[in-house]
Amino acid sequence: MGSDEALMKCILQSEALQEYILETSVYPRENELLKEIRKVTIEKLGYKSEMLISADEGLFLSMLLKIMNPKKTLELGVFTGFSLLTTALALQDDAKITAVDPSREFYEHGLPFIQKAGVEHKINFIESQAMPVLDEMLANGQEMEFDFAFVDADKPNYIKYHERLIKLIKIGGVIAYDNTLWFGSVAQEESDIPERLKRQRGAILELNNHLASDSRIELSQVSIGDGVTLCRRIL
Ligand SMILES: C[S@@+](CC[C@H](N)C(=O)[O-])C[C@H]1O[C@@H](n2cnc3c(N)ncnc32)[C@H](O)[C@@H]1O
Repeated sequence: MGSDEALMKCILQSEALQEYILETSVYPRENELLKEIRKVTIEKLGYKSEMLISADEGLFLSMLLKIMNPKKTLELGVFTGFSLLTTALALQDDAKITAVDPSREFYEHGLPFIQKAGVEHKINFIESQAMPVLDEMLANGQEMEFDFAFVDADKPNYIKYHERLIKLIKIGGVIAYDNTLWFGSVAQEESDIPERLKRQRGAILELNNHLASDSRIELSQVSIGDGVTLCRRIL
């Protein structure tokens, strides 16, 4: 690679560019209640911002949802409700989100902001691991019932979730998987990867390979936030 090319690559990946995007076109448009959830999560509860989808990913998902106009959606991995409120704000008033997380306590930190936004009626929160909920839906004959699913839960189970979600999603519906670039580590040599990223990276690499060879879906890898893979069911 020539030095000009290397410099361009460096600029395009730089934190300064990311900051420019956030300051000019993301933060000014972000809903105030989403900012509040982020603030509580980081400042009061002491979590890192990386636990939440990034603000630019939020706006991206919001626009995608408004274009799709889904009536029934699923969210696996709610935490304090940042992505859930993003989804609830983007959906029409009669749409419903089934949101699953083993911790109601996390959800309840975000709930006052969801209530203040006037969108709680769109949400059915289920306090549970995702797998039994998906299995029960399939046992209840809910195949092809959902238009959209967002997955941001325990990475080692993503492939198992995919095999269930592909049945629960309608043909033409979309499954979005978060963190599919795993902080850029998917493209790094194993020896360069920080220890804390290694275990989950394996699961993400397996998922990415699994999705890449799945002929039932159209796929788009989006390099936003920590990476989100959109899978549109075609078969
Ligand atoms: C990164 S956080 C989700 C963040 C959230 N989507 C957002 O952007 O605001 C991951 C969440 O997955 C949940 N989780 C962990 N294991 C799970 C499982 N087996 N089923 C469903 N959710 C799970 C955790 O409790 C945690 O709240």
